[in-house]
Order: sequence, then C-alpha cells, then structure tokens
Amino acid sequence: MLGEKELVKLFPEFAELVQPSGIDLRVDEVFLQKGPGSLIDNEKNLPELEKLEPPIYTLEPKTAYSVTIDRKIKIPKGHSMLYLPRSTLLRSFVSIHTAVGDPGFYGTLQFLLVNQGEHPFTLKQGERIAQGVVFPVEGSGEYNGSYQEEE
Ligand SMILES: O=c1ccn([C@H]2C[C@H](O)[C@@H](COP(=O)(O)OP(=O)(O)OP(=O)(O)O)O2)c(=O)[nH]1
Repeated sequence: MLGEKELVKLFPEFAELVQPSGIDLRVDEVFLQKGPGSLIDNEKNLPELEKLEPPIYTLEPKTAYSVTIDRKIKIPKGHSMLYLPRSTLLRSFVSIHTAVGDPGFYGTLQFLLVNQGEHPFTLKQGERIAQGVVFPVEGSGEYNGSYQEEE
C-alpha cells in the first residue's frame, strides 16, 4: 500500500486530501434510482437516475443512493485503488459499496450508498465519505472500459 509521500506525487489534484495511507474522497452528487436496469450478455443498461437537490441530502431508511465523488481522478498506470467507507458512516448505519479502481482509469467515481438504519441520515455535499487506498500492480494493463472519460 502506498503512503502519503508517494500519494502526493501520484495524485497532485488530491494533494489536500492525502492521508497517511490513503486519499479522502468527498461526496458530490447524490441520485435516486428512477428506472430499471439490466446486464445481459455483457450489454449494460444502467438505471435512469434522479439527482437530489444539494447541498443537504436526506438519506431515507432502507434506501439506496448512487453517489459521485468530487473531482475526476486519474489512477496512474501500474496502480490499483480500493475504496473503503469512512467509519463514521458505518457507526451511523450507512454503508458504502465499492469496486476496484483500475490502472489508467480517468473519470468520476460512483459508489452505492445505503442507509441501512431505521432513521434518516443527513449528509452534506462535500463531506468525506470514503478513503481510497492505492497498491502497485505488477505487470498490469490499462483500463479502457465504458466508464473511461476523455482527459
Ligand atoms: O466503486 C467503484 C470502483 C471503481 N469505479 C471506477 C474505476 C474503475 O476503473 C471503473 C470501472 O470499474 P469496473 O471495471 O469495476 O467496471 P465494469 O462494470 O467492469 O466496467 P467495464 O465493463 O467498462 O470495465 O469505475 C467506480 O466508479 N466505482
């Protein structure tokens, strides 16, 4: 896992968010699901989303939200990222579900946030919700999938 000194060099756009062993990630936009989706024969049909009004988001009990992370990220070639929740959210009965950040990815990260609790949880735009940890990957290729954006 990479530490602060390496992270500042590799992720200059996140400099002020670098922690001793990871990068703090802030919530930007929050969306509710508005329609169905499917994944059939690797053909993706993502659900339609409804954007919630910022900056105060009320997460209703037993409800899932798709959230974007503030500022686009470039994952350097030869490195992967894993995303872990901020423990304050877990202590508040809110979970974050994430996948792997691939070497070479550039774009907006999108996570699934679920209020597992019995009561609403209020979250302000810009709050830190997760930490990205970075690992060197031996012999890695580069991501060029459907979520890759133009640099
Ligand atoms: O929780 C996550 C984890 C990763 N990513 C970004 C970085 C990652 O490199 C990219 C693609 O992720 P993945 O490869 O898991 O997506 P896929 O469904 O396999 O997409 P594709 O078919 O385009 O590879 O999405 C997210 O937005 N959210």
